[in-house]
Amino acid sequence: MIKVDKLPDVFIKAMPVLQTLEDAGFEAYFVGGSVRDLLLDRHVHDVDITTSAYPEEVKELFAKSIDTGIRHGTVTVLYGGESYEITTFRTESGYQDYRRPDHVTFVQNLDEDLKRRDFTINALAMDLHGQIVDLFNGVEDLKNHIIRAVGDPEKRFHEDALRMMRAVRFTSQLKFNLEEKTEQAIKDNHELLKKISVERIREEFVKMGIGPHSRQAFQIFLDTQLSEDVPDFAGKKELLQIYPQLQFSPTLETSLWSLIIILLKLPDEDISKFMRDWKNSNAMTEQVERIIKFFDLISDHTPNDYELFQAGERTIINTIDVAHILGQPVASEALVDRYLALPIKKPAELAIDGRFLIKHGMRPGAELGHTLNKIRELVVSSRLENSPDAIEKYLEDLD
Ligand SMILES: Nc1ccn([C@@H]2O[C@H](COP(=O)(O)OP(=O)(O)OP(=O)(O)O)[C@@H](O)[C@H]2O)c(=O)n1
Ligand SMILES: [Mg+2]
Repeated sequence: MIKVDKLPDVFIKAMPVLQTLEDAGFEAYFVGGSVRDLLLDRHVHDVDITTSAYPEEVKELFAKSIDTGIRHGTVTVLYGGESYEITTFRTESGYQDYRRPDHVTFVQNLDEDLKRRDFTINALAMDLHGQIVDLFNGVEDLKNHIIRAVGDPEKRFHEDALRMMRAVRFTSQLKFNLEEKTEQAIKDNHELLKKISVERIREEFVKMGIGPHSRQAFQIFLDTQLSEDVPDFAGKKELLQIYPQLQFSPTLETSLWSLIIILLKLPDEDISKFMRDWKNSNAMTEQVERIIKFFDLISDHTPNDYELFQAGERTIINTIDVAHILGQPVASEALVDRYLALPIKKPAELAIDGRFLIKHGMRPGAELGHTLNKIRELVVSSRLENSPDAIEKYLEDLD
């Protein structure tokens, strides 16, 4: 049996929670993604806990808790400034819509709980002492970099069709390969993905797109035909053929969407519809539009100081990321350096504002706005000093 000796702080901090459950006579384990990531030496951001205690019993043991999904056996416990999802051992049955179980049945042993999980590498549990419970050779699969469904892959994917996307996402995130039967079951059942909401698919799609092996994952996404069951957009086939040939993978979600839009050569007026079809937020759409605009600009000419100022640091960095992935030579670092050296980097850093202009005799309105912009442009391009005196002098010279 494998035993982990040195545990990261996220686990140590959660130990009293497991201990409390055990002291009350229940079994309790860390489970799922956190145990997988621990064994892979990946950063663990949060831990999930599974227990033989029923939700009501969990609530009684802790002073602060929230009913997160009591019907599915999950209680969120607040402890030591952290929150923990504690889920009662359960099996799932009655999946009718390929999405979520209609019924969960609480069970008294861990084995039953691990059996219902998607992949062997996610069906690992660890107790208080760092002992790993591994019923399906998940540790072996971790070593061999294999994504293998627990038991019958067909059954797992019929239970929750999103798991097919999860499988491909893990190949990208972890640089793993799909086990043959698991891959075949995805090929045979890809159409089930149509039943899954775009929001849930997008989440996996993004994780796939920004993982270190995203180009290989896109290839699998194409080969398994899962790509045919996600929101439709013109040129998708072309995109999927180009994507695997990219030089690098994006690491930011904004870069991913911008990259896809550039590769698809979507006209400006189609960008917001495309983003909406994927149920992206308005904020994400706006940022992507800024990136695309700046990308077009730097493809055309070297931006002047005012254009850099208007783009803003985040957009510049995102755009450089995209250009880098596309293998387009941009004097990237130099752009950021030039931006950082600007006399002002935000509109609010200008020494004066509209009220200053009004005090100097201007009336509120379009012309005032125009003058303010002009001043900003002169300051940004170092042709006017950013001080009230210098600006006052400039205004006097105008008259
Ligand atoms: N469709 C799903 C989703 C989750 N799980 C199980 O629930 C655990 C936790 O799910 P989740 O947090 O969604 O995924 P993780 O595997 O933890 O991946 P991530 O690191 O992205 O959170 C998984 O490890 C897996 O055991 C599952 O069997 N089937
Ligand atoms: Mg998780």
